[in-house]
Amino acid sequence: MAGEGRLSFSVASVVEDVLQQHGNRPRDLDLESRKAEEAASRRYEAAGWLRKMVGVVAARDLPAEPSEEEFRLGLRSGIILCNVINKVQPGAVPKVVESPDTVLVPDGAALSAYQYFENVRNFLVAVQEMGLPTFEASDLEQGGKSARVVNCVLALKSYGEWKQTGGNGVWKFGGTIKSTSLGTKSFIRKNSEPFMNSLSRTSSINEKSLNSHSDLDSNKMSSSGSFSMLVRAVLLDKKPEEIPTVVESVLSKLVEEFEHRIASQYEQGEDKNVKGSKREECFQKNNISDEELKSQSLKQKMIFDQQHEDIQELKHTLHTTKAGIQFMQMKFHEEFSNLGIHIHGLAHAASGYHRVLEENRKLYNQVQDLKGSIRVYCRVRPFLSGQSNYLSTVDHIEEGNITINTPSKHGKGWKSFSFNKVYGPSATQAEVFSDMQPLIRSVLDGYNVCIFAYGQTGSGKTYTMTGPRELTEKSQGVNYRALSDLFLIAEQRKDIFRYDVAVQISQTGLNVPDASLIPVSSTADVINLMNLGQKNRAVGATALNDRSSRSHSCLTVHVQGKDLTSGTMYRGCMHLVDLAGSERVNKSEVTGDRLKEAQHINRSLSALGDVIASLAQKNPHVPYRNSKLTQLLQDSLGGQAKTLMFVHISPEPDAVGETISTLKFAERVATVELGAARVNKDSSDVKELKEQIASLKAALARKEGESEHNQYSMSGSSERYRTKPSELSPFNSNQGVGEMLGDQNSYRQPVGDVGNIEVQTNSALRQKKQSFDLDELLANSPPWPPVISPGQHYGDDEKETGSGEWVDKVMVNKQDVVNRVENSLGCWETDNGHSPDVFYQKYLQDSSKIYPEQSYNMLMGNNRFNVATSDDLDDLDAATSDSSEPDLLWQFNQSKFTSISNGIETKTRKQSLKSAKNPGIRSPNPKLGASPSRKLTNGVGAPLHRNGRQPKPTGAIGKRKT
Ligand SMILES: Nc1ncnc2c1ncn2[C@@H]1O[C@H](COP(=O)(O)OP(=O)(O)OP(=O)(O)O)[C@@H](O)[C@H]1O
Repeated sequence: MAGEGRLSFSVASVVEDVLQQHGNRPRDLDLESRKAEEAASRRYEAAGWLRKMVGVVAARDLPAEPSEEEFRLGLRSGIILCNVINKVQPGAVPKVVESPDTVLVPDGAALSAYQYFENVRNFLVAVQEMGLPTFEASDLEQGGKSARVVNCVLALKSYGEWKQTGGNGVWKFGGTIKSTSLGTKSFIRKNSEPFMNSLSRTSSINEKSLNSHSDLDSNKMSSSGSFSMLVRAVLLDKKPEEIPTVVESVLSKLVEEFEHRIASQYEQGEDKNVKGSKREECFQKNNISDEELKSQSLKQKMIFDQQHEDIQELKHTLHTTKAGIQFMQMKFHEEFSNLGIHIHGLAHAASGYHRVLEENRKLYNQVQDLKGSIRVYCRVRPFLSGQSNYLSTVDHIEEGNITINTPSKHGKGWKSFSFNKVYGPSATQAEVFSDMQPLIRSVLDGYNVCIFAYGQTGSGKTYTMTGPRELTEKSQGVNYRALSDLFLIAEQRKDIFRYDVAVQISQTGLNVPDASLIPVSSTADVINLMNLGQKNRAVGATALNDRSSRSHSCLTVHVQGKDLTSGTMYRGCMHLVDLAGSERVNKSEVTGDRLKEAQHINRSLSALGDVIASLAQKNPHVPYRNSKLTQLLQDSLGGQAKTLMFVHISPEPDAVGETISTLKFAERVATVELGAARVNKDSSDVKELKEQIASLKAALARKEGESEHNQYSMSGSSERYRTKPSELSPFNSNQGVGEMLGDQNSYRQPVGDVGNIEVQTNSALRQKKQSFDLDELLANSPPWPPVISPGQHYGDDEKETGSGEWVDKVMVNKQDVVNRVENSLGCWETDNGHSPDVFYQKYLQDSSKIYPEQSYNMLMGNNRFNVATSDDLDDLDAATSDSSEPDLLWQFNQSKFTSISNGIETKTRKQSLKSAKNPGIRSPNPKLGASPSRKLTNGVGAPLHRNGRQPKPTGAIGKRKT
């Protein structure tokens, strides 16, 4: 149809063109006039319609029957055209430039070229968009083709009428006019005029017929009518013989042109019609037969049904899956919240578990405290500089467990040990101290505390107890920190308690009352003393430690606190002991004197081991007396003290043997149960009672005074029982220094040290030891356990008298006895209102006056107990030799025996006795005498200084310059 449409358009125009090309323009005047008539009538039609559309007023410039010129001028402004097209297609030209001057200037000359151009251009664009035939703006100018303008107007008219009739179907102007199918270019072709003419003619004849098949015939007819007219016009002036040639020529040209045009138009339209053709083909195919169509549609239906079914199935599956997912989601949420609840429960349980663990630990510690177990903390020294490539023997540390790699015959092995705490090599001094800090409080609360460091040489004992050689605040050891803490707490409690603190640095508290008790009021005081003591501590280089401490060192801190409201007295003492190295002799490769020292060290440590073993096995007899060390620690190991041992190990592989034996020993120590620690406190009632006892004792002693020489052998201190407590007090202002010092009981050590005195008891007393009370004390006055004068060795007495046997403190609760007796003597009490400080100050001043160059020695040597002489040391040596410790380590500072003479009777007696027995012994102070000793009685005298040297004053136990 489209092809036919194109064909029908083309015939007239082709004929016309051909004729024009042929050069045979019709010269028939009738034809011309007919054409002119026809053009005029079309122009009138167009003008009439335009006037009708815009009204005569608006179209005043356009006469009803205008000439070509009038028609052109009338429309030149474009205003009529624009207004008309807007009526046909509202909004086709959005803006029409109206000129107010238009009225005044009828020819429109006043209108600017711009206005013409704007309106005409807008009109042409709109026309083009509507798919109507158009013209060129120049056609409205002089010489322009007004026929094309007429064509355009008439096409617009036709379109308008079609719209008015309802716009049914597709409006077609002379065939397929759709811009989409033929493109708009064909309408703006320059040479489209003749073509359009024929079109418009055709359309005007019968527009509607173009839409149908039958219209094609009428179209053909009208085309052929026009065609025959043309042919006639051409042939009119030809001679009859020329006609066939002309016709043939016209026809052949026509055919040629026709074919050419068809071909070009077909090419243009082919692309756009491919799809349509295909559709047609498809349609044709589909229309092959109804049956096929039916079967195809059946098949399609089936496929469709199948697909529908599938879709339904998929929908169902989707639905079930959705439901499943929702269910799963719900379940997941449920599970999740359940999990949350479980986790919450677990977290709660975990925190509870931790709480319980914490409580357990506390309870365990309480049980340990109640049992009086010795706490054992293990510390591993880090590698020293230059040991970076060593492999540590410590496999791992976990809580209180330490596992050591042990090379064995069968390869590598492991050994684990458990302690209260294990510190790795990176543990700081502060960390270590923090775990023992509660003990400091205990001392102020009246408990006895013992902290001692054990381990092979170089394992870090001194480091823990004191610190490194270059001491900083951070590297300060336990000693300094403990004292600082002590003073701090004392200061904090100053409104409730008054505390007096004194320290002893040398080994004290043994049967030789080396009570170098120095009152201190600040950490600085203590540090000064410790520095002095440290200087005097025997040190030397061993293969294992180039600054090895060749002796045990002990710092004892005595604290007496008075509750300011109740008057209750609390006495606590704390031993801070840095033991000498525990290594085997061959390890340290020492020789000569050093070898002896090492042997002594080992002996005292093995004695310590024996004591520990006995305590661990709860043996009735504990061999405290086997060494000075165990005597020193007797209170702490056997009494109701709180004891802590720092066991040290070195990480070097070649020390593994020592490490294992050290740890084994420490584990044994940890099993020792000392019994619950007890507070040493006296209420004021007890104090009164004690005073009464003391005065009774004194009265009793006075009665027995007549035979005091005889009594002396039994009780060197019976004299003191004759003294009123008030007289005995070192803080009695009425007493001079000499007097005060003369009363040795005044300077007895506080409760912490009394335990070091071994008590010879009679069997009756031993049997009653557990229920020993004041009444019994009084009732048994004569057979009272002799209170041994300082310097007197009970062992010697025992040997001398043979009247009893030595029992260790753990066997006899002699602490009660001695405490009561000694406390009754007011050694620490300051009831008379004098603080010990007053005394000490005075004492220190006096003593420094007497021996200015040896003031420290005097302090350290406890001039207050000026009863010991060098002979005492011999005694001690002998005594300890008996108990398997040749006491090279436990020599005492002779200076302490050369200090103040106080003229006390007992001492004089002792001196005289000693002198009588051993006149060759030199005594710096002739007034001083040695305590009765076994040597005196058995005549076995050991030289005081086996190496022939006078011992140097020192603050260390068994100290000796090497
Ligand atoms: N925890 C530690 N951190 C750093 N250095 C340490 C530590 N422990 C010990 N040392 C260092 O190791 C060396 C030996 O330590 P220390 O003198 O304390 O051992 P010791 O066990 O007291 O030896 P001895 O028994 O021979 O006196 C010292 O140089 C010391 O500074």
